[in-house]
Amino acid sequence: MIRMQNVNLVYPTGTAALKDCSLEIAKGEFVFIVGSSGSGKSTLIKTLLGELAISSGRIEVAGKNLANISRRELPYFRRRLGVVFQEFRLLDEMNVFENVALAQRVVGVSSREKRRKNSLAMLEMVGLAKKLKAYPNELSGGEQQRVAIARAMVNRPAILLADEPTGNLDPENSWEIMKLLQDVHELGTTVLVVSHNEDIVNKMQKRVITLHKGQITSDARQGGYLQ
Ligand SMILES: Nc1ncnc2c1ncn2[C@@H]1O[C@H](COP(=O)(O)OP(=O)(O)OP(=O)(O)O)[C@@H](O)[C@H]1O
Repeated sequence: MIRMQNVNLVYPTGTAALKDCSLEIAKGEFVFIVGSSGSGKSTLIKTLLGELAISSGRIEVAGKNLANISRRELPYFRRRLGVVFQEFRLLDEMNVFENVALAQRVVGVSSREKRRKNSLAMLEMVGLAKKLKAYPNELSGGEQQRVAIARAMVNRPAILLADEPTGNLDPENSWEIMKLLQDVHELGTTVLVVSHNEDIVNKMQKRVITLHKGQITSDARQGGYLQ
């Protein structure tokens, strides 16, 4: 589902953020990416999204060699990926339902009824069916992140990428979000989670890939938080 081969990425400033990174993630895996600040985790996620061009090497995501994707193709490719960020990134002027339904409009689901049905199903899955009309500023951080997950999943992407999804949440809400990501995984989605949360990474006992100064220094089947 995801294959990186000898990937290097050097920013225009000269910073080498990814150094000879190779990894393979199979369909349906759940993987944590860990590493200290500046180790290249966000850069790695951005390269998988096709947001950053790599300097050398090869990346394949969902059967596509990213080097061969044109600007015009990029939005179609992105439909296969859901993304969740630390800071939620909801649209403040839209309510919960509208935030999720918009993601369907953007990819061209033309039937209003279909958009409504899919959005409601996702909001039910994340436990927010009762807050459809609330605006983001009326929700707790945990609730906002749940909306963001519903939005990321409403188009049923093959892969969900989550960059520090619990970074702004207290331990209780963090665990709620991890449970949800587990549910998403159980639907058959390949899930990649960047996390700084040692407790969560250690307790989940999933595959853990560690980055250190742009290099993959460990890849453990059922790992813990190594530094
Ligand atoms: N746009 C950019 N231009 C130049 N250098 C960058 C840019 N973005 C990141 N870097 C540098 O690349 C390296 C990797 O950064 P990255 O943000 O990928 O790390 P990270 O592991 O996600 O860190 P954090 O946990 O703090 O978010 C760092 O040295 C950073 O300073």
